Amino acid sequence: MLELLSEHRTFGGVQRFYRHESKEIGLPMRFSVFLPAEAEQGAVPGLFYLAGLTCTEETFPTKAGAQRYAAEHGLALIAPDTSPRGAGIAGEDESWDFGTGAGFYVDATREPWAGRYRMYSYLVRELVALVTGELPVDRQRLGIFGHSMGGHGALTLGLRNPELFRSISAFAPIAAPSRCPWGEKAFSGYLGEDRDAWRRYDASELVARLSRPLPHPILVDQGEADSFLADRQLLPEAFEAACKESGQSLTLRRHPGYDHGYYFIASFMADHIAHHAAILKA
Ligand SMILES: N[C@@H](CCC(=O)N[C@@H](CSC=O)C(=O)NCC(=O)O)C(=O)O
Repeated sequence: MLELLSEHRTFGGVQRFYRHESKEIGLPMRFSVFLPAEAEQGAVPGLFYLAGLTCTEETFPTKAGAQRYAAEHGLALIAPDTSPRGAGIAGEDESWDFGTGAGFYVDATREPWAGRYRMYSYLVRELVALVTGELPVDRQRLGIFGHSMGGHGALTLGLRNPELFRSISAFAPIAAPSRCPWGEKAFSGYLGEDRDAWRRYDASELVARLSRPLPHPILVDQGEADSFLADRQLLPEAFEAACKESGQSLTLRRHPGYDHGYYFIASFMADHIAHHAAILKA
């Protein structure tokens, strides 16, 4: 059951914040939803946004400036939290890139994380069903996008569930997590040292092994002044090479001067919403 925490009229629609008891995670979880005016008449296409390290369900609706464009195209926007909260696991609040705010959109298999840190199944199995069952969002017309850790989440959830998420895009995604410090820390912590188990959550590995390319291009934007790009946390070139290998169509745009933050994201938000609307409303 959904508990409505707050509601705000914006761009002719409503921005809402919800809490619910998650069966997958075993704790209360929060998410935000923007519903355009068209949702008053019936189900509209829905776009899931996965946020990055340290973010919550509030980051995207307050910083990305997406509601204006979603209202123009008649799309709903759904933004979940980035991890379980208050799981009571020793060490979960010790670092900003692991544990709380850093669920990495995987189902942990390593203790003590395995029971609670199940963001992959929470999203694919539980939240999609909840949102499309309880709100005027059309399950047949869903897309997914995200930023940084959430860009990794959007690429991996989208590549693994092409029937569910029909359109994919990302801002500065962690595009090859098995090969960067953030991903190595998260995957060894949540999944253990068996690198074969990491492949299912690595966008570059997944796209290289696609048996059939997805019917629509994937859109990725990357700022060239992004300090995490320089630190080799993001590796868009690995994803680009993997797309070439499998024949997956990719639009990768590199933007001089833009950094990793929400000023960058807001600058290209219109293009991302238009990318998804063109596919979901075709
Ligand atoms: N350590 C800092 C920086 C954390 C940070 O940059 N988070 C990014 C995502 S990084 C990859 O997933 C982010 O989106 N931050 C939110 C924002 O509002 O910019 C810190 O703890 O803040």
